Amino acid sequence: MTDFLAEHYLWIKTLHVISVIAWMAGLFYLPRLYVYHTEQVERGSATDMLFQTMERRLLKAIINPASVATWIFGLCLVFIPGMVDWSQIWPWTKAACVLGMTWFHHWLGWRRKDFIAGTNRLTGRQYRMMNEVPTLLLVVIVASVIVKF
Ligand code: HEM
Repeated sequence: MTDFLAEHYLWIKTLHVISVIAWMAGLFYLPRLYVYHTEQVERGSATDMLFQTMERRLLKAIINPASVATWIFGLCLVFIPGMVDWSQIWPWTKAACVLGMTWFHHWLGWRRKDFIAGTNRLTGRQYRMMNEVPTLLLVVIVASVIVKF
């Protein structure tokens, strides 16, 4: 099995990076939708339903599958012998930030349920601030895997 993964290393990494891009695109866009949903949309209106549909589709059709693919291809890379030197710092910073990214993904899912129930309590400004979380994590993750400090 590890031989198969090693032979297909570059293809697995290609699929990993493609999945990462799709996951990040969704994680950047969904909080922006929440900002406009919070600031511009009247509860129970047709636009409210439209935003809920856009948010559901973004989460279910893009963000969820992309995160599963990122994890699967990422773990395939981890299992290639010699790929990750756990005595270095970078695998640990990357792992911590990936867990943070996964938490943020679920946090967005919980907030979507608030919009559905009509119980959203956060302001547009708070969603704008939360929008910076994936940016910060992305910077640390990419520096970790490329600089390998
Ligand atoms: C979900 C769990 C993840 C796992 C288990 C994982 C694991 C890995 C591994 C083992 C590598 C190979 C490192 C190397 O070639 O030396 C890699 C490459 C890479 N990962 Fe991840 N990763 C994950 C998530 C992410 C995320 C969330 C991002 C970006 C936000 C990311 C960005 C990258 C990039 C850009 C590379 C290519 C680095 C290079 O070729 O130099 N990964 N990943």
